[in-house]
Amino acid sequence: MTNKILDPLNEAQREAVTSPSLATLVLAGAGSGKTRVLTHRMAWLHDEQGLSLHSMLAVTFTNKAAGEMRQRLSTLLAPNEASSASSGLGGLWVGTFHSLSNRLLRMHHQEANLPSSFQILDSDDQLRLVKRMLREANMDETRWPPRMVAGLINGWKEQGLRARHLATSGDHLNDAIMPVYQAYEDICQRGGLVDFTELLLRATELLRDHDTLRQHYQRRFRQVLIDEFQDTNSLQYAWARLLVGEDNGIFAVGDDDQSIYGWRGAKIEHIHDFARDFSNTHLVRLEQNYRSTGHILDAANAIITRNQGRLGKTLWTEGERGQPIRYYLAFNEQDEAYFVTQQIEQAVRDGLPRSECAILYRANAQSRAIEEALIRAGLPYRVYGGLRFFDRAEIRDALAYLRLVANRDDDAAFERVINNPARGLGDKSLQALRDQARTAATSLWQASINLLASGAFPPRASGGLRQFIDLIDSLAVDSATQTLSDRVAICIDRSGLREQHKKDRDQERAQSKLENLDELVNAARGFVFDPDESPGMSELDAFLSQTSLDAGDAQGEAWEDCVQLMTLHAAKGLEFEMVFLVGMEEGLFPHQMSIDEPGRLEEERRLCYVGITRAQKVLTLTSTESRRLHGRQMFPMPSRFLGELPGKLIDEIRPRAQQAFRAQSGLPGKPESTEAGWRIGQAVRHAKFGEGTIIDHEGSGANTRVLVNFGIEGSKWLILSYANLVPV
Ligand SMILES: Nc1ncnc2c1ncn2[C@@H]1O[C@H](COP(=O)(O)OP(=O)(O)OP(=O)(O)O)[C@@H](O)[C@H]1O
Ligand SMILES: [Mg+2]
Repeated sequence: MTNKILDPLNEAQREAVTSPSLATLVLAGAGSGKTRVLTHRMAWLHDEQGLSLHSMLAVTFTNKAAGEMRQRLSTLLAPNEASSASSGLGGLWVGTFHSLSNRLLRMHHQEANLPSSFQILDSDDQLRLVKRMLREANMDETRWPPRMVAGLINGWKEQGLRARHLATSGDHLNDAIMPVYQAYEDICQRGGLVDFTELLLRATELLRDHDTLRQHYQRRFRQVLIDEFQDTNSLQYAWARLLVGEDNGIFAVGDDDQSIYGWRGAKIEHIHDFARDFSNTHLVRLEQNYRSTGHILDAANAIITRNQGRLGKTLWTEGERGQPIRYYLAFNEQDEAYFVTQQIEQAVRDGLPRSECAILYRANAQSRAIEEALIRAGLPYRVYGGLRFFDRAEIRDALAYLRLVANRDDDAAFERVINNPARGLGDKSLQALRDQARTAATSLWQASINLLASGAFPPRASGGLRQFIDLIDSLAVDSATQTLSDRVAICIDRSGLREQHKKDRDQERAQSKLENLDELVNAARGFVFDPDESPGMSELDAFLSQTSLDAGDAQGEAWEDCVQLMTLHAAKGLEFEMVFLVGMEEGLFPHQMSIDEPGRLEEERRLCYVGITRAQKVLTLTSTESRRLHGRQMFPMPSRFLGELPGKLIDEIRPRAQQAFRAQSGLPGKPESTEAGWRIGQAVRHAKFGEGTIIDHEGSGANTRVLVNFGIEGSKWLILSYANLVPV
């Protein structure tokens, strides 16, 4: 008899899926089927062990991965179950630590001491509030950079420390920030505001401090399953331990070589803690890779073996060797983008879906040049992470109005839009509002009402303030015939945001902002409200909380046939047939900040390993000789990671594309060869630099120079009469 769940697995994977132990840890390299095993484990527990989906909780790293896991699970489950459970999969909880925490807190907001419509603050909102707290404490922003202060606060929260737990330590910095932390906590509590780390901390405290509640969930969730376990931070680990308790199952899968969030508090050590904290841990290792070709796998192994202190594993594949890794050295970032675009166009012509092409980069700012080239080529693309849809200023403005509608005490939203568009409320009036709010220990909204009532506000500002209050109140009138998207559209119009952008003199910018606002209305139209998933929330609350959680990953739309652009960090867990790792340059990747610190350099190397192992069939690496980034011109060296790849794995792409680029970009054409007959594209050997290819020339007579691309050695201008080049 065929078994849908166990047949498509190898021996070791099957051992993991059917592990009889209460605690199982699967430790395995990229593409070895960890996520597959985790999903099959759930199906197996359900079909073979009779465990209800209601009794499982699975943690993924992104919301998108959660969606994919649901999808896969519904095709795996016995047909009758899948059809009856197709929507919502019968009470199964799958999500990120953040979204699951959000869900818990919504259901038990009273126990968690939160209002039912608490709002989630993203990092920008958090920064705004921190700035305000610093101002109120008369602390200078140049001495106390708000970003650093917010980082400290998040760090404390990650260790489970509230302001009241902190004692003066004699450390100047800590002691100065402690009161700011306290003030920040107070204002968040007053306004029902919860930042990202707070979601985790509150949920952890909720489980820790409420015995009945904890016992209830421990009885309910017989099995807790965690993907990407290597990147859990201490708070998330504590959260999971509370839920698992003494006699529930925990099943975690991870790869120490893919731990890339150390800078955000993730701890590889939890892999070691696991066996200590959960007795009789069954450890399973998987070594067969099913994702990538032999060449790609060899490259990944060659990179990661350079790291010290690994748990150690080597991946192998039965699959084909595939093409060598391709490397292209570009003139500059435009040439790089043009080259990548051209390669993708070719592949798409040959039948590859666009969504199987991914361009991965280290820094968000790199995407701009690539986006431009893709637009020029008419290739649809989607950017994940970075300037995410819900992060764009115009979208966040509109959402801030909606947040105030949902919760008047949301000070972060209030500050964002009170004078946006301008209503004659300058800094002075705002300061008066803040002072009033602080003295009366109320929200800015309540302070506004008080000030208007007392008549103490200057008349001009009063007018603007009154108008604002009336506007929000009127937007809050929820007529039964209005859909969510109507409400969003009305809010964008009446707030004056649409008008404000229309007036923008920069037409292109105005156009794109207006389009984005329309897209927000679309997003609201496509929003599916499931009261089971969003206990106690109105449709608007649920929409707002999804937009803030989604800001962490994609753009809230379905995975269409678009070229995929994302940072290396965002690519974790994903796979594509064709992958480009662009900007393989010292200072960019590895990042400048990590070059001098061995620990951080190793994290960059793991990031490189993550990038390489996203590729199934074709992997291309690129770097540039000159790059403009953050307003500066740089002449970077090729990344050391390129040098760590065995030469035999690499195929350097000859610079035909560069000539095409010149032709296309309208640069003046040059003769194909120098007076002495050296041709562009010709292969040559140099005594010191080895073999290379001529990619440009200039000058004449005794001054003739050629630009030779020596691959990993970089490109060099050489004077022909001295260089002693030999044709090969
Ligand atoms: N036994 C198997 N037979 C065929 N294909 C498999 C098998 N196991 C895994 N795969 C396929 O290999 C690919 C990688 O699997 P999966 O994404 O689960 O790996 P992973 O270990 O989670 O990788 P990562 O570390 O990148 O998250 C997927 O396309 C999966 O369907
Ligand atoms: Mg995975």
